Amino acid sequence: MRPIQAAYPAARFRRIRRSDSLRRLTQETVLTVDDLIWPIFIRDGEGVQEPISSMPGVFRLSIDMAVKAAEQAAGLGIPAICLFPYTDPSVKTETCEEAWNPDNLTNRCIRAIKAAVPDIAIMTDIALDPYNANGHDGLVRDGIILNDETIEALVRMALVQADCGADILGPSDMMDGRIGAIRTALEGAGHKDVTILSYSAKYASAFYGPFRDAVGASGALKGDKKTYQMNPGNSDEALRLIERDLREGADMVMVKPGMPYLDICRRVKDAFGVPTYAYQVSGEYAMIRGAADRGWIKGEAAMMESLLCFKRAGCDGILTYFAPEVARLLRG
Ligand SMILES: NCc1[nH]cc(CCC(=O)O)c1CC(=O)O
Repeated sequence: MRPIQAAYPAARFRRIRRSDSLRRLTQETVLTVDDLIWPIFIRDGEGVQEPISSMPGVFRLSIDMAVKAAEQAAGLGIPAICLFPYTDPSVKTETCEEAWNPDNLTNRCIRAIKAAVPDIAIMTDIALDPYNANGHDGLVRDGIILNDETIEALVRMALVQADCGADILGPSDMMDGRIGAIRTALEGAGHKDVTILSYSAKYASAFYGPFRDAVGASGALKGDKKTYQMNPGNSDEALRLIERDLREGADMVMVKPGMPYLDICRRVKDAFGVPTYAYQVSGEYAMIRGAADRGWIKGEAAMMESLLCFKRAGCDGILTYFAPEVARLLRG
């Protein structure tokens, strides 16, 4: 597109900015409740709502409270909720078998939410880090994160989550070949309509810190995730990963983190035109919330602006811890 513009004074850009009505009329992108996926943290217990110190306003919820949260989200019109388990260190092993236990925390929570709130879509995370004594997303041998052995574990995890009623599977592990393996297994097991939202372009980022506190993985993690998560300096590689995952059967793709990677979102949307999501991750949430709580920025305005900008960058939706707050504001 090549915009045609008269010269000043025939053209005055300020004409369309002079009133709220004209600004609304000429706004190119909008944020709606339909764009939101709400990530929540779950834990064992009953009636528990445990604060997370590095994410003020975010809690670890026991399953009964997570069901209430899902009811609340559905009432606000939020289309999807995404579950992340805080697992007790005692269930973490090197072989990660808790990941495909049909009665693990996540799977019990999927069933409970499905029974009580059938209309909200449930997204899950597929990666071994919550169950891994090493804190990594994949199985580890002699300090090496194993690709192919991990895929077998991820497939088992995915099938059990699908059996429990998960609507959207989110492989966040960044192993090579996992989307194809999961898709083939789902088709084979009769789960033909289970959606895969692949964390296709997931960067090795410093912005995940508060999340790792929230799921109790900070202590366990040995080293970093740079042998499987992407180098923040790369952009062409993101397109190759997205193309690969689409060819393997991903229905939707994600860029993560969000705000420092809006250029990637735009390239992905322009190149493929597929349902494209960004994850406004825990560190981004903590920066906005932390600064707002100190009076350094206007929290509500910064939250809304940050999310609108994901839409402008080409995203169809955003995973954000702000989801219920945003939904309340948007609904007035
Ligand atoms: N598979 C782990 C996973 N899934 C989602 C996040 C991060 C989300 C956030 O920071 O909000 C991570 C962290 C990591 O890769 O270490």
